[in-house]
Amino acid sequence: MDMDDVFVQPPENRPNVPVVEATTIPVINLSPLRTKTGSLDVLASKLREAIQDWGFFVVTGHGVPKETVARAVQVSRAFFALSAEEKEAVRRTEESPMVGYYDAEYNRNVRDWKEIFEFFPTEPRPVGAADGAQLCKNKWLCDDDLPDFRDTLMEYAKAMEELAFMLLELISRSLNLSPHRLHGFFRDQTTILRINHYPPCPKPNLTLGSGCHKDCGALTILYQDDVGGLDVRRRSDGEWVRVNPARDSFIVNIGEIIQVWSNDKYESVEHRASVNSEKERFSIPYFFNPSWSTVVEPLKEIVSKEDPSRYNGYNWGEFYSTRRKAILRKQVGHIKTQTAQFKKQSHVQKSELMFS
Ligand SMILES: O=C(O)CCC(=O)C(=O)O
Ligand SMILES: [Fe+2]
Repeated sequence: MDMDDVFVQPPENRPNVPVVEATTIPVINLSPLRTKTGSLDVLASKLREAIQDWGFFVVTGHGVPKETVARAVQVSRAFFALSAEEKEAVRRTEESPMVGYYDAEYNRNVRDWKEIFEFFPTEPRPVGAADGAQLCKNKWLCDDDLPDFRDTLMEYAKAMEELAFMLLELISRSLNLSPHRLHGFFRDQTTILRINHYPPCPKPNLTLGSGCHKDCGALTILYQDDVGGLDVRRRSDGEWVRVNPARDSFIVNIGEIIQVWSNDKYESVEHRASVNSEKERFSIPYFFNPSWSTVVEPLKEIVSKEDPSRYNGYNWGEFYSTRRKAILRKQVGHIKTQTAQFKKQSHVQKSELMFS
């Protein structure tokens, strides 16, 4: 099988094979938080170090049942195995650009080698959006086409939500904030669950499953199957390193909202998904996002005279929907779709104005 040129990455973005294996991504065992035993201060400082060094960490002891994960993977496989016509029925469109099936995502003008399906576990109220009602309506197949698809993914999303709130508490502690300081932002969430399918690729050295990017939301909790392909940009030397799959764990990364809330104490890190010529790969990111009407800006407890706010506040719902619409129009990469546009001029580094 041949590969169309639209999938070819420019030379500087092509994956070198083999990538370096990241054996040192920190592992955070959440049992003390769940069972309320042991020192949460120790755990919070371990987390602070992990985020500062990597922006990524692996969680174990998270309490998510294995069966919940296995069922979500099973229905994801079944969904992507449907015919093109069946998937077409739930395709993302201009009227509903936030959710549904999509196989033509462009990242910096290059098409990703993947297909996805996304939905809101709770449909948000798009406060103030002119195209309100339709904008955030989920698209589901009828149950006869794929029994249990919706219920199974909803169950998975519920488990992710519990985990996300636990992580939010720990992140708050790690920033010396009160444990529930950030919870209020998530009362009326715009969280999205995505399932990714990366089919085998004839030229894996020339393309990417997900091009280099940063996640623009608050927090991403990723399940990846045992094939492997997630690469993270190592902060210490800028090298791309592979995050190997580890059983019964999830990979978490800090999104740009937490970067802004923390006034750059925590930074969101670039990552990508590589593909391979033999095996298809599945992953399930849970994008934990605040309410539509949230004004994202550095937290007042964090800014000070010595470290003044580095960002102009922005309306999350407006930004997120603009960015999603831009994905459909193949315009992602433009500064208007990037969190970096809100950085105050005095703090902008040249590289940040390029892409995230
Ligand atoms: O599939 C992966 O390993 C990464 C996916 C990802 O980064 C994303 O969907 O934002
Ligand atoms: Fe991502």
